[in-house]
Amino acid sequence: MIKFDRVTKRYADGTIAVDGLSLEVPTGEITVFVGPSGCGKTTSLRMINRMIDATEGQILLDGVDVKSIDPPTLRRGIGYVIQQAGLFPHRKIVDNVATVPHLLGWDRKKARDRAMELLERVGLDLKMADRYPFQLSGGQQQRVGVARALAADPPVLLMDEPFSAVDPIVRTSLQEELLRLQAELNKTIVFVTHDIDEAIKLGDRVAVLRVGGHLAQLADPPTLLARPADDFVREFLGRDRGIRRLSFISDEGLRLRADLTVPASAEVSSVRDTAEDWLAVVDGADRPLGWAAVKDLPESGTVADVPLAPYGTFVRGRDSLRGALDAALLSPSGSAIAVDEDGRVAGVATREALDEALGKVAGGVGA
Ligand SMILES: Nc1ncnc2c1ncn2[C@@H]1O[C@H](COP(=O)(O)OP(=O)(O)OP(=O)(O)O)[C@@H](O)[C@H]1O
Repeated sequence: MIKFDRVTKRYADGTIAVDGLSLEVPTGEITVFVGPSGCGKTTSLRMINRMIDATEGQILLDGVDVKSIDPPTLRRGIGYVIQQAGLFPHRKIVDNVATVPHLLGWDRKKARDRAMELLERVGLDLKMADRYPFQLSGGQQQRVGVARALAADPPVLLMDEPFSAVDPIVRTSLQEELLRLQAELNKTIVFVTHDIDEAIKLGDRVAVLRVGGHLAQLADPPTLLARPADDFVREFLGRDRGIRRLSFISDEGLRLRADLTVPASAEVSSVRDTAEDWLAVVDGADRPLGWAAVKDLPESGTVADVPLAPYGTFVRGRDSLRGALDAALLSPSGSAIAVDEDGRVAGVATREALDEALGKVAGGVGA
């Protein structure tokens, strides 16, 4: 565990970058420091590995004051990833990653094998291993940066805006890769970003800092979204806070109806008299085909002859309420089709059911 105990950093010119910061970073979790430019995120991060020394207070790593550990020893147990990856330009990719194991005295082959293993782990094509950094895209370089930070298998990883310089699509895939890696590795990660969406996606806990280096709130993402501590945090979270909260709420409380589906092979005459406006049409394997408007049903024939309206689906038990709502908005029926992991229809969440579930969410705010 990393513990900040009333940590202050005053730079030589008198700037107070961090002011009496106290917080704990639990082992094996991702803690994100987020906040506007100049709020002291980077300074806080760098005080952990002593690239910057605190003016007052203590940072304890598993109970030991980092100031009592000499920086090279300290940094051996702490991986560090920065924006633009910071790779050595004149070394091949594999050698960039093997540098730390090499410094730790591993022989050349063992260090190289470790580097190749890590490149694979971070999702990089091994053909890249013998290239130089300039021959890689920004996103690929960031992957190498992560592999390099993991090379000595440090228990702690510090990441300073590591994905800020890449486009949104690459950024999303790097974020997902990090979450996948973390599920395997369980590192203690401190991640700095100014992007609240990134913070909410990656953080087990999110520390929101305000300018002057004050901690405004430390909470898990659902709590942060439901109960911001003050106006500053509320504003920082942005206008669509309510919608984003739905991503953290499981769809399990959503009532499904089993009686709103009809096989495409059914005779129209068997469904004409239903009181419903819409029916979800499924194929022989129970997979959704679309929505049939009951009022537009022909006089005779099978449902297969009916023109179908578009539909949206969500995976029951895996998607959030936001996924269900999104699926409903993709269809003129206003209802969402729930499917199981194999894509078979599990039921229909009607507008009424969604309304009921959303009502419970709204009722939970401030509770
Ligand atoms: N070496 C320095 N000397 C004086 N002031 C500094 C120094 N380094 C940083 N600062 C100031 O300390 C404050 C916090 O800076 P820091 O880089 O930690 O913020 P940040 O939250 O990481 O910002 P950004 O998101 O813009 O990178 C800022 O006001 C900055 O200008």
